[in-house]
Amino acid sequence: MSTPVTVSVDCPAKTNLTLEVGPSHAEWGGRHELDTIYCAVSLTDTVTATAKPAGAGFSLDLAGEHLGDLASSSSDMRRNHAVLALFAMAEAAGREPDVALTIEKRIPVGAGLAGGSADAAATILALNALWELDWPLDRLREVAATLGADMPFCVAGGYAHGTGYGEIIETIPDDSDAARALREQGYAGSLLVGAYQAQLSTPEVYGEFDVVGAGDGDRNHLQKAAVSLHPRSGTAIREALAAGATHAFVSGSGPSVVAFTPTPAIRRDVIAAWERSKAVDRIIAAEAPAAPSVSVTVAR
Ligand SMILES: C[C@](O)(CO)[C@H](O)COP(=O)(O)OP(=O)(O)OC[C@H]1O[C@@H](n2ccc(N)nc2=O)[C@H](O)[C@@H]1O
Ligand SMILES: Nc1ncnc2c1ncn2[C@@H]1O[C@H](COP(=O)(O)OP(=O)(O)OP(=O)(O)O)[C@@H](O)[C@H]1O
Repeated sequence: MSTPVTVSVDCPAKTNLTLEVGPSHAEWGGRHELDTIYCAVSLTDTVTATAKPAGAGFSLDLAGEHLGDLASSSSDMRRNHAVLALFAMAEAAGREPDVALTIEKRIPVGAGLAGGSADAAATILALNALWELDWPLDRLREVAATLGADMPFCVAGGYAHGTGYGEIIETIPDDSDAARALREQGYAGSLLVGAYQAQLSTPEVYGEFDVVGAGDGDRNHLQKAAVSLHPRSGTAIREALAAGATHAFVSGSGPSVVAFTPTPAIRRDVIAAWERSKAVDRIIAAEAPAAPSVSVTVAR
């Protein structure tokens, strides 16, 4: 058998098709109880992990046009979610973190699309292959859950039901009645992501939720808080719905907006409305649901 030398993983962003927020729990570090339907979106970051010689340590290279606060000189590489995932996997596997990581970032940063979690999940999947661990999904999710609420979902993508603080994942298989119902309700196929230069901090949005609560009829309980901190997201939602989107909502903790567009004509109308009003800074076309993909290069 040939040894893997480089593993590349394309890992999708996530959104929440429903996000019910309950009380916060001190034993979860102040995190809130959640009941959510996660959905992975085919807007991916690519994480590449390459074996380095023993004792060489780790390195991280970031590429992409929209790196948000990751581009600033004060951004600490050792706090990057991918690097935290490398250290967590090294500890769990009893290995040294002698790995070069590169991230090609396409998922907007601090956008409610779980870009950092996707990079961590991609790193976990890459190391599982690079180190030939062959651990099952549940074991990978256990490592992911030590790092963040969204990460266990991101390891497999698709649709899933999340409870606890978001880390308890029950997959919704493609051929299940629940997945069929989501597709019939229009939560599948083409969508547009309205993205912003501005970032929202997830703890700040939960803090605002604790003050303003959920909006009447909102399937995403964080939407009202996100829109109160970033009103342009509310404008983008109204415009997408007026242009015929089946659903339009703040993604997770925002500020990004996701609009499901059932036909090419509606997609064009939503794009035209957003371009005219400048309610969003950038428009990204994607599909849902999506899943990570792993590609392995072996030594010759
Ligand atoms: C908004 C969502 O993206 C929806 O899926 C997630 O709940 C956030 O997931 P995440 O960014 O992976 O969150 P973590 O990194 O675990 O936590 C960051 C911070 O968000 C808040 N947080 C997060 C998850 C949760 N269930 N309740 C919370 O109140 C807490 O202030 C926490 O300190
Ligand atoms: N690999 C990474 N990609 C993106 N952000 C990262 C990464 N590592 C650390 N971060 C930090 O995490 C913060 C949140 O970024 P991220 O893009 O994950 O936000 P988010 O999509 O709002 O998260 P979520 O939806 O999971 O709450 C940013 O301020 C960023 O500096």
